[in-house]
Amino acid sequence: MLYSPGQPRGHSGHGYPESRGHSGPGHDQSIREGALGSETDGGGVPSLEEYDDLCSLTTLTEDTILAALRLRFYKHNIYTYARGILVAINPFKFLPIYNPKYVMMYNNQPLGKLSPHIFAVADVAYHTMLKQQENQCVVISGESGSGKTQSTNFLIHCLTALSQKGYSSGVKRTILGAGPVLEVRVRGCVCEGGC
Ligand SMILES: Nc1ncnc2c1ncn2[C@@H]1O[C@H](COP(=O)(O)OP(=O)(O)OP(=O)(O)O)[C@@H](O)[C@H]1O
Repeated sequence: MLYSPGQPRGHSGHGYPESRGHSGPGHDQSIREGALGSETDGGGVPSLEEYDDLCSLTTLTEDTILAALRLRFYKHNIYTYARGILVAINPFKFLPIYNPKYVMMYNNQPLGKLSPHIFAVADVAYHTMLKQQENQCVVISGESGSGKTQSTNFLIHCLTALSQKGYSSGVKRTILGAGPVLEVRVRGCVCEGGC
């Protein structure tokens, strides 16, 4: 994301939270069910799916990570954090979580305060750019068909919406002027998905 010179300094910034484990007041609801072995809240009640940051799992293995993602996915929570990284699972269907209400909800919120969302990433990049007056970069990676293009569209949608809030009209011009997001194909990748 390119910083547009002339934007105001000192806009309230964002930072990654030191740690957090449970869902914020976002689109997903706190639901305590499911079972994954040792992942309990201490009272014997399985609570794994409340973890919206994989780093909060007490047992961190491929199995627990996949199980946590699966449980969230079944609740239509397609986004999960791994600290500052957003893991997205393609739902292959429309979810009503990308309308302007969500842009507003994630506006100027620290990453991790609300439920994981692509808009949270866009918002942090945007406000960090304004605060630090430096270009920002969001790397979107995944195998073919995983949703990279769609995620990019949501990202740009959020960025343009944020830039229309008055104080940064130049940012919108910069975003749109940047044209298509550069797609990088990693040489020598052995992934069968064409990434
Ligand atoms: N968050 C989402 N919600 C609904 N549908 C999605 C979402 N993400 C992806 N999709 C759908 O999944 C399909 C594949 O997504 P997309 O084209 O973004 O994948 P891709 O990673 O860019 O693939 P490729 O690398 O082959 O270009 C599309 O039909 C898209 O609409």
